Amino acid sequence: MANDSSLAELRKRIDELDDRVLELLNQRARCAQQVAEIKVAAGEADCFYRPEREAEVLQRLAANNPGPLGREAVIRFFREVMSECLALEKPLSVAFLGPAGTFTQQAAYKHFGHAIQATPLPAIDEIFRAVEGGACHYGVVPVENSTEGVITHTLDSFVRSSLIIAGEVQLRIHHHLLCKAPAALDTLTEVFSHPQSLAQCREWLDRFLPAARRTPLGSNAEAARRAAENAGTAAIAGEVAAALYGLEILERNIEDEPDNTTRFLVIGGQPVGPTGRDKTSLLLSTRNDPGALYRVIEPFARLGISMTKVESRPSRRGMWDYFFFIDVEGHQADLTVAQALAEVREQTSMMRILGSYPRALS
Ligand SMILES: C=C(O[C@@H]1C=C(C(=O)O)C=C[C@H]1O)C(=O)O
Repeated sequence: MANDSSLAELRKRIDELDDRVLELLNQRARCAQQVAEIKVAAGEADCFYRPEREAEVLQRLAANNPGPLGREAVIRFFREVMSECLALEKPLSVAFLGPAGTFTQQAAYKHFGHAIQATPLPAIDEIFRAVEGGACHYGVVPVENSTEGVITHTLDSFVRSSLIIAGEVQLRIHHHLLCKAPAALDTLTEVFSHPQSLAQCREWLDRFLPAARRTPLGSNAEAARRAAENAGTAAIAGEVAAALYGLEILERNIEDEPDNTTRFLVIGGQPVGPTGRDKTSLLLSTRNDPGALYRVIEPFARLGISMTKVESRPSRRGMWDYFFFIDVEGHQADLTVAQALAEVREQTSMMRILGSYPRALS
């Protein structure tokens, strides 16, 4: 009985707190609406989204969080609050590498929250075109995986496009073996998945499904759809695809590397301001001289700027001629980064800043 009364009291307290949270959330939403009015008055009516401001809000709250809620929970929660505030004015339209149920969709929701108009498109270059043509405000594309390396299609698309990078998202990728109905592993004849996912689970497949045919498909979601239609087959995909196609999870987390993570890029047309925790991506080519790449990256080392990635891709302008994709820490508006970029540019035959954007949170 004593327990019952303290339970009732706590629930009353929770109700009161919820009323206050609700009131505060609506106050916040009204403030965001007023910000939008100011933006309209300033002639910025097309898109109210400000990635640098949103990153700042999340960074500040994560740093001030006293708990017991965890950092990721706080980020996720406020991510959705901002998404809903923004959608009161005009939901962002975001193209992602579809179909529905892909990890790219998950990344789009992680970055923008769920109050967006998300459009699945079947290929990376279609996403670039949708954003370039103004059909969507932003696009989300995968760019590299910690186990399998870069997604070359995405890098190559930047060579032809004038879009810039407005953000990055990192997603821990858990692959599951999915099936229409519970089945013994040795009865499965075929496994469908995206080639990247098959590669990320290669050792597991060699060990537990050595006899099953591995069939690469355009996406994990497509693989889940095929497994749903064919008894005796399985798909490797994530939880979202399993739910979407009503599949059973036969085996969980079958990825070979426990830290398997994919990095996605947010592409758009508008430059993003600095937050103090940024990254800058470059596309450049060098003259084909001895030491050319060394001279290009030397200013970063000298000025203490950390390089987080160097990737080379054939330029398709001639044999053994390359483009380099380089990521550095910092924003192009930061003084030392600006100085380094000016020096680097002098050492290149071509250099384009693909964007400065807030570093992925958690
Ligand atoms: C409210 C603003 O506009 C949008 C909504 C934000 C929010 O809800 O906090 C933050 C940035 C913008 O995407 C703003 O620019 O401050």
